[in-house]
Amino acid sequence: MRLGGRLAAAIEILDDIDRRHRPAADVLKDWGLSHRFAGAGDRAAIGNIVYDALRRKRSAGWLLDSDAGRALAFGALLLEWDQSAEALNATLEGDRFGPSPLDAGELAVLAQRDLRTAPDAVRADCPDWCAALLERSYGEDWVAEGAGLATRPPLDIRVNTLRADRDKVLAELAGTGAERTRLAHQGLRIPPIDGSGRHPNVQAEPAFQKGWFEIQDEGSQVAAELAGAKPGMQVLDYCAGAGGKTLALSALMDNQGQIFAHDSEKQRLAPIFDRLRRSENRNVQVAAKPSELAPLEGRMDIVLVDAPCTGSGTWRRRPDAKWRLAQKQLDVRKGEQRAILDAASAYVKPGGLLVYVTCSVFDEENGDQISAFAERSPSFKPVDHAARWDELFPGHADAARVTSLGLSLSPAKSGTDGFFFSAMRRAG
Ligand SMILES: C[S@@+](CC[C@H](N)C(=O)[O-])C[C@H]1O[C@@H](n2cnc3c(N)ncnc32)[C@H](O)[C@@H]1O
Repeated sequence: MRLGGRLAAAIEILDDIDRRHRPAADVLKDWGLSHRFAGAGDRAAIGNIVYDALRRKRSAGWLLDSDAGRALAFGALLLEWDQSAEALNATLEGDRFGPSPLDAGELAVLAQRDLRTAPDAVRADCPDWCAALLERSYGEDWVAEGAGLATRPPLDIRVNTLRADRDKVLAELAGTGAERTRLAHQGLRIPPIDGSGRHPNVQAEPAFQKGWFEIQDEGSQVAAELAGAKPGMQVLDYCAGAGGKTLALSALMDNQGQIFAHDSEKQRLAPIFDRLRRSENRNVQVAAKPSELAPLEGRMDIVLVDAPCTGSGTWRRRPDAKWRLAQKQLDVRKGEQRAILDAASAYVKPGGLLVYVTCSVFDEENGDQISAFAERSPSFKPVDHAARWDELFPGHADAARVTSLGLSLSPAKSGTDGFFFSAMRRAG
């Protein structure tokens, strides 16, 4: 397929996502199944146009003064693919599989628009109702932070130190562009790919099958490191899900001590068994049932709450979620976070740590939850987060926002997904 055909497909897919409110990944998959002639390269390029358009939806729409799939897809190419309107029109001229070139009306609107003069929420590429939330979290930096959440993400890897080391995995991934991460001590990063390219399928590598590494955003790796799990400790991962952080904690503990992996939804835990086998994590016990948690009350050195949240910190990777998010969902998550903090705190031993993590960038899910919890439970006091950051990541004071309640990471500030981390010590 040439660019015209790929662009036409992206427009069709964007219109379908909008009309039926379906997740982008599902619509792309269905499109691939019903267009078998499209090769892997075509599907990757179409996916890139669709995801770029969803990340930059406000900017792309504003440039052409329309929310239609056509405007978003053309806008994506203009903003993210280094294309000019003239070059695009020349490419589309006479391509019967492509959309019609930009017409005189569209070209006139485009000629008048300069993104630097666009409204703030457009430049931040966020829904209007989220602008106030971002502004509360980031103050005068909120537009730049919103824009950071609308960029293409890298592919991050965590080396499993139980089976390999960074040099060994780097050698194995030679040719992929992988390099050491700036912050995470066992991380590797394959930078974002330009234009129609795509990241290599690293999960097909024998090294992945041998458990040498996992795919995990650097921010998630940093959060796991900050939790401070050490060999011999007793740790409860209260919202373990598929086990991303469980595996990281287990490696940090060098398989010594015990991690209990719990989640209220049994099916969410299902992938953890395979992952544990592949990675040779031997100090993890899956505790799916609430009754299995009872004996742990007041006995854990660390209880990690990787809380359910809006996921606003991961908008780079799931930009369609940005447009589906509604106030109601945020309110539900806040209620869950509050209840989980209260329930999970019971398992922390005197002198132990309650660690709260989200992949949200909204204060309402982060610092607000911590200050409200500390008020409800005065025996828990936030640790010195500045000292904790400096001890683990010396020389990187500029890579996190630190307050007395916790610290946060973001694409613009840290080069990672958006994460919030807070640790509270229970009085001894
Ligand atoms: C952010 S995800 C966890 C991701 C996981 N820790 C990782 O690193 O891959 C949040 C998890 O919290 C779980 N959850 C939601 N409500 C819960 C509750 N009341 N108790 C325990 N887990 C809960 C969800 O099922 C979901 O798997």
